[in-house]
Parts: sequence; structure tokens; C-alpha cells
Amino acid sequence: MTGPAAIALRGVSKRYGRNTALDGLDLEVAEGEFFCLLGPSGAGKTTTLKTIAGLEQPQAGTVELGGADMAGVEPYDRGVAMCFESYALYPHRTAYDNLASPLRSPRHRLPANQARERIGEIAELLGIGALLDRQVGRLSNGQRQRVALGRVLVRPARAFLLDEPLSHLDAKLRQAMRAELRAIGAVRRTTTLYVTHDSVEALALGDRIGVIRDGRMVQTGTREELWHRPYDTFVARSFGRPRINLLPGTVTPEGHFRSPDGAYELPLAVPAPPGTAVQLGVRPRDIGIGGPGRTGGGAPEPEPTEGGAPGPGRTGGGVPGLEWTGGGAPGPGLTGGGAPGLELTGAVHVTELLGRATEVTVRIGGQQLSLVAPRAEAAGLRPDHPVRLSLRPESLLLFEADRPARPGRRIST
Ligand SMILES: Nc1ncnc2c1ncn2[C@@H]1O[C@H](COP(=O)(O)OP(=O)(O)OP(=O)(O)O)[C@@H](O)[C@H]1O
Repeated sequence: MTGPAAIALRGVSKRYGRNTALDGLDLEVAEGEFFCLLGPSGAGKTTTLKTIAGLEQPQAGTVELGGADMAGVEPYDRGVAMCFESYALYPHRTAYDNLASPLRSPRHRLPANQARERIGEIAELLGIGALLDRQVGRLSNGQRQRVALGRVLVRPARAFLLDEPLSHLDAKLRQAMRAELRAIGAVRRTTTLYVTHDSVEALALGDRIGVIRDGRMVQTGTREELWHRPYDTFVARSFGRPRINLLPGTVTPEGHFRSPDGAYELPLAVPAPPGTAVQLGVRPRDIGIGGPGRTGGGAPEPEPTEGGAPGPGRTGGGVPGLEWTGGGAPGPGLTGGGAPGLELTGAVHVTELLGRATEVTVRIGGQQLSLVAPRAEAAGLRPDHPVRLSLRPESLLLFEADRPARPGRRIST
């Protein structure tokens, strides 16, 4: 990172009475970066944004913007623009007026013609150009949400803090807006911290993603890092639908994974002490069905259940929702060919149609495992049919067993 981070939180704790919202949170967002903060409800995402904006005072830790400590700096003087999920708009004024009001404040005042131009540009990009004369109180929730987002984006800021700005839109519009959002010039140029609980959105939008849980940052990284090298089972479960299979078992003296009933063993690429209780992580799209024909690189189909993401879907080393723009080699984990595939035999439990693909749940001994197969390949499968599964050793992840208070960490070399 050159120069100070645009946003830096160090050891930030925030309690509300006996409720701990943030518990020593660390976060760094680089200048110009689009950073997605992903976490379940109650993880502390909104509190993080409010603390950066100066609307909440942490009990411990520091917040820096552009290298300057923000302790004691009023929200207005921090220069960040925040869009709340519960948007505050003037319901009796027009959408245009709502967009224009930030540009009338002494700090951001623009000459009328420039203000009009800027509002027009933002409104067009957000698809509300035709609604500018309408009173906000007469707009739908989704339209109002776009006005609220526009209000944040019209004025220059050192950083945008966006709290689930697309949550009120229907799936189709959300998908379109997601693709549009990063194209907006203001967003492209400005550091953006974007809160979401939707992993598809995070994968589609974030230059980097931070996964937050119980007020702590579990892992930050690029989508490839989080997908291929998740810190623990919580992060692994956060990405991908259907979810990653996490199969409990133990490590044998030979360093193999063994299922609890001994129904199967698989060699492990990662050394783990014999006897260790572990979980084997394997993503449904990395499992081939019906023999060696499909061992080369997981299912070639686009993501049917995660089709909301822009781009070709599966070009980025298996990470869904990733438009691979870097050229050259995709991320790790897709070495294609080369390593011999592993084989397992089981019986079909159920099949479920997912649009162009089919989710197949297979029983192996007492365990179940789900995979995604192209619809045509799965068409003939019936419950109790015997099936052969193929796995690529490099797509297997190994985790410690989950404990009640702590998801199992990934075991790596
Ligand atoms: N003003 C408040 N008073 C008391 N508790 C609060 C307050 N604000 C947040 N909390 C608590 O702090 C924790 C974190 O809340 P926060 O709103 O930051 O989570 P979140 O990740 O944004 O969740 P969501 O996705 O549901 O919006 C929750 O347990 C919440 O109940």
C-alpha cells in the first residue's frame, strides 16, 4: 500500500450496554478501493460504518481517515458520505430536490448548471432519470432507495460508506444495478466501503472483501483468496451456493482422510497429525459425477443459482460471480488435467433442479454430499442409483473440527 490507508480501524470496540457490537475490529481500505464488508445480521457491519462516519464513538481503538486520527472530529468534518439502509429522504420534496440538497450545503455548493448536470448524470445511471419530478413519498421502496444512493453519490467525498444500498430492489434490478454501480464515475474514483450480507454481491463487487463475525474481522482478501484459502469453515460456508460440503472425519496414520464409519478414505495433500478430528471441504461444483470424464475442472456450466453476478461466472478459477479481467492464469486451484482424479462411489439420495443444472445429493456410507451437475448429465439419475464421483485433490480443503464457540480453522501446509 502506498501512502496511508483511506480508511483504517485498529482495535475498535463498541458496546451498547451489555451488547458488544464491535470487538477489537481491524480494517484497512486502500485509497480508491471498492471494499465489501460481508457478514450475517448482527455481525457489526452498520456499527462499523457509523463509527467511521463519526455517528458512534468507540470505547476503544482508533479510526483514521487518510492517516489522520478522527478522535474528536465531527461527522460533518470527516468528509465521508454515508447511505443508510433506512434512508432519510424528504418525502414531500421531489426526487430532484432530494438529490440537489447535498449540493446546496456550503461545503459542496455547485453552480446551478453544474449541479443539474451532475444530478442528471447520476440519476440516469441509477435509472431514475424519469422520476426526478416525482415526490419521493410517491415512489416505490426500490425507487426511493435509488434516490437515497444518488444523494450520497452526487457530492464529492473522500469515501462512500454504503449500507446494503440495493437491499430493497427486486432480484433483476439488483443484478442490473450491481453491474451499473461500479461503472459510476464517482464510485470508480472514490474509496468505497460497501456493506452487504449477500456473498454473491460481495464477490461481484469487491476489489477485496472482509468477512466479519461477532464484531471481529475473520479474514480479508481478494475473492480468490477467500474462495481458495478460507481462514475457517465460517468463511468457507459464506461463499458458494449450494454450500461447500464439510465432511467430518479423522486423519489416519497414513495421512489419509477417513470418514467416521470407514466407508471411504481419501489421500490428503496437507499433512495433519494422525488421529486429528477434521472436516474435509469440497465444493459442489468441484465434484464430477459418472467417472473420469469430468475430472478436469468442475462443472463447466455457469452458476445457475448465483446468476445475479455479472460476467461469465466461472472464469476466475472457480470463483462464481467473477469477471476475470486480469488475463493470464486464473487463480490457484484450477491446475486442470495433471493431477490424477480421486474416485468415490455412492448412491443418489435426491436430485433438485437448479435451472440449467441439477443439485445431486449423494450418500456415501452414513454421509451425504452435494454436487452440481449439468442438467443433461443428471437427467437419468434416480434415488438409490449407484454413482461414481470424481474429485480433484487440489480442490480439497482441510479444516479442524468445528468447536461450539469457534469454527474450525483451515489446515494448510
Ligand atoms: N443502538 C443500539 N443499541 C443497542 N444495541 C445495538 C445498537 N446498534 C446495534 N446494536 C447491536 O450491535 C450488534 C451489531 O449491530 P449492527 O447493526 O452493526 O449489525 P449488522 O451487521 O449491521 O446487522 P444487519 O445486517 O442486521 O444490519 C447487534 O447485536 C445489534 O443488536
